Amino acid sequence: MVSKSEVGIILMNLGSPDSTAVPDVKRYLLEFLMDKRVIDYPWLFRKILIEGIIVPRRAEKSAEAYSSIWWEDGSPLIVLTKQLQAAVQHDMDVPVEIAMRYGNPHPEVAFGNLLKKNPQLKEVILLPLYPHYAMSSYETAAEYAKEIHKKKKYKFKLSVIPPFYDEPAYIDAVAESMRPFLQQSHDYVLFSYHGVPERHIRKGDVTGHHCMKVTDCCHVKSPAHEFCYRHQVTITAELVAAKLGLPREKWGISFQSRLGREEWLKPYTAGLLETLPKEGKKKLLVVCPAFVSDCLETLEEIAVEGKHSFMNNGGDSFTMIPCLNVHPMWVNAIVKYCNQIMQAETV
Ligand SMILES: C=CC1=C(C)c2cc3[nH]c(cc4nc(cc5[nH]c(cc1n2)c(C)c5CCC(=O)O)C(CCC(=O)O)=C4C)c(C)c3C=C
Ligand SMILES: [Fe+2]
Ligand SMILES: [Fe+2]
Repeated sequence: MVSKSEVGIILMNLGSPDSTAVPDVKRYLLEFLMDKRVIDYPWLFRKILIEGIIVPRRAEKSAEAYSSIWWEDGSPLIVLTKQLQAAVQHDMDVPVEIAMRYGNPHPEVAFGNLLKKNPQLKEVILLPLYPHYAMSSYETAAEYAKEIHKKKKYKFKLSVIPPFYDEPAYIDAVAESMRPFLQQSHDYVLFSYHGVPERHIRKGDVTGHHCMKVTDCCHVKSPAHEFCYRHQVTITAELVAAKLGLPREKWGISFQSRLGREEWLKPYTAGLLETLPKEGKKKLLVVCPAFVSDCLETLEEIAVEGKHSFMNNGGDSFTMIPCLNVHPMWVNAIVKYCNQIMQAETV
């Protein structure tokens, strides 16, 4: 048993480049895409592909995109994660730090900061800021933190909060963050999730015979669902839509940010933004519940590029609903999840 005074919390997000300068973006992309859980090809092939082709081709364009959304005090994802840290810290009497899977601050710095604040630290609660399990998001963040914890031989225990895609406090926060936007005239609500290769879904299927093999697999009960991104994002959208009373024909799911030539989860957001206006869905609301903080993929890919494409294809209005960021119900949800772990384990 540990006492509350011996606990610390780390909120772990994906990370951003240190600046919009091409060398910084290059360094970030290399770290990100050389992660074996993101590009899961054999090491030598991955190295040749990433260092020789993808990063040299992508870095400049990516740096430009980052420049277009960068804030005075840095990357939106980092700034918003810091704001979240401050809001959670305001409501909790245990120290709260942030860490990034790629770039800065590194998890070792976060662990070190908690130890500086409390050398008697007995337990760190890690919250990967991903509602859904994907090898390339939640899993890599959790496993990286565990690796560092093991390598540094820290004496404190590390407890990782599981994905919270169906937790009522998260669902309520997403629904309430959307509610004010539903007041405006709209034809359709699109839940646009970050995509992953379909192959990753099959690879992560612990049964070996369920995901994308069984008809309507996401709705057929299976132990595979604990690790299935496709199932989990489907459930989030269904629960949020039910909470908001959205009729089934008024909303849909799509997947964005595809990279490379493989088949990714479908339908692709980019394609839908071209076809929806032609189907009479001309006034669109887009929400991105896989991202808890606004970032390049929401502020640029959806709010700028996506809007441009939708309007050019006959759309009348396009609104991107902001991510949860520092929404009070989201802050409460985090406090609740951390307290649940502490109550289970502390005196
Ligand atoms: C929501 C969870 C995420 C999953 C799952 C995910 C998978 C995934 N991503 C890439 C490649 C890139 N993603 C990039 C940006 C990016 N991705 C996420 C989240 C998930 N990615 C976020 C929050 C961000 C934004 C970061 C920011 O600084 O704002 C990028 C970098 C930007 C760019 O050049 O487009 C790449 C590259 C792959 C290949 C993948 C699954 C295999
Ligand atoms: Fe990504
Ligand atoms: Fe599945």
